[in-house]
Amino acid sequence: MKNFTSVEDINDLQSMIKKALEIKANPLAEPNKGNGKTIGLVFLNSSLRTRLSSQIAAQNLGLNVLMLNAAQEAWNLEYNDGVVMDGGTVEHIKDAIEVLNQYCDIIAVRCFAGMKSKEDDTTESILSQFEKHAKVPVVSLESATRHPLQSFADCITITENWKQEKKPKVVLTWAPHVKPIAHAVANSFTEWMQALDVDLVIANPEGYDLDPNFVKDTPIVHNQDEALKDADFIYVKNWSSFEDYATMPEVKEDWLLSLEKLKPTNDAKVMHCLPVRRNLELSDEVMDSEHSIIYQQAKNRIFSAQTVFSEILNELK
Ligand SMILES: NCCC[C@H](NC(=O)CCC(=O)O)C(=O)O
Ligand SMILES: NC(=O)OP(=O)(O)O
Repeated sequence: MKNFTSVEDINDLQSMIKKALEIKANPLAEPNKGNGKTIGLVFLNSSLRTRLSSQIAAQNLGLNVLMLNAAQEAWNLEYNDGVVMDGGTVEHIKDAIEVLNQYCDIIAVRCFAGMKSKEDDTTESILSQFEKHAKVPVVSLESATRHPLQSFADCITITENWKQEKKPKVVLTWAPHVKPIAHAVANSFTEWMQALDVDLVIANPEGYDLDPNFVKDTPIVHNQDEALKDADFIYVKNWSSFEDYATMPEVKEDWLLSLEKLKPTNDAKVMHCLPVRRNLELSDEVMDSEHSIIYQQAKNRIFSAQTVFSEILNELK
C-alpha cells in the first residue's frame, strides 16, 4: 500500500479486517517494525479519537511520531497558488509539505471540508495538494469527502458483531444537528459498506441525499421508520444538504433515534463515529443502552490505523 485515502487503496477488505483482528488480539506483536522511521500526524482540524488512536497505533509499531496541531500551533497556511501573500497567511501549503518531506517517512493529514465551496470540497482542494507534493506515503485522517480510517474501523466493528451467514441489514440514518456538517463520514461509510457487501440502506430527509457518486445503487429511503425495519446495524450521522451545498433544508419529522424506534429492528446495534451531541443527534437512552457499540468502534480506531501503517511499512522496507 502506498497512500491510504479511500477504500480504493486496499486490495482485499476481508483480509485487511482479518489482519486488524490479529493486531487487536496482539497489538505489540511487531514493536520494532517502524524503528528508525517517522510518521507526521498533521491536524488542520480538531480531533480526539483520530489523534490519540493514530499515535497509539504508530507507537505500537515502534514508529517515531511527530504530532502537529497545525490549526493552533503552526503558521497560518495559504492554499491558493500564485497569490501575493500580503494578508493573514504566512506559509504556503506546498512549502509546508516539502518541509514535512524532509522530516517524515509517512505523512498523515486531517483536512476537513471548508463547507464554503462545493467544488473545492468535492475536488479535495487540500488533500490533493498533499498527494501532489508529498514524496512519501500519504494517509488521510479524514478529508473533505472521506474518513477511511473511521470506515475501516466500522467494518472491523460490524464483523466482530455479526456471526450469521446472511448479510446484515445496515442502515445509515441521518440525525438532526444545529449546523451544516460535512459528508465525509457518511460518504466513506457508504463506500466501505458497499465493499463489505452488506445489505445497505440510507435513510435521510428529502433534500439531504448524499453525492450520487458515493450512493451509486444503494437505496435511499426518506422515511426513517420504514428504513429501520429489521435493521441489524444502525449508523447514526448528521450531514448537510449536498445538492444545495452545505445548507440545512427544514425537516418536519422527528429523526432522533429512541428506544421506541428500535423496536421494529432486529435488536439492532447502534453506531456513531463520535463526537456526538447527546440528545440532539442521539438520545441518552440509546447511547447508554445495550444497543450501543459506539465505544467499541472508537477502540477499533487503533487497529484500523495500525493495520494501515503496518501495510505501508511493508512497502517502505
Ligand atoms: N471526525 C469525526 C466527525 C467530524 C465532524 N464532526 C463535527 O464537525 C462535529 C461538529 C459539531 O458538532 O459542532 C463530522 O461530523 O464530519
Ligand atoms: N471519529 C473521529 O474521527 O473522531 P475525532 O474527530 O475526535 O478524531
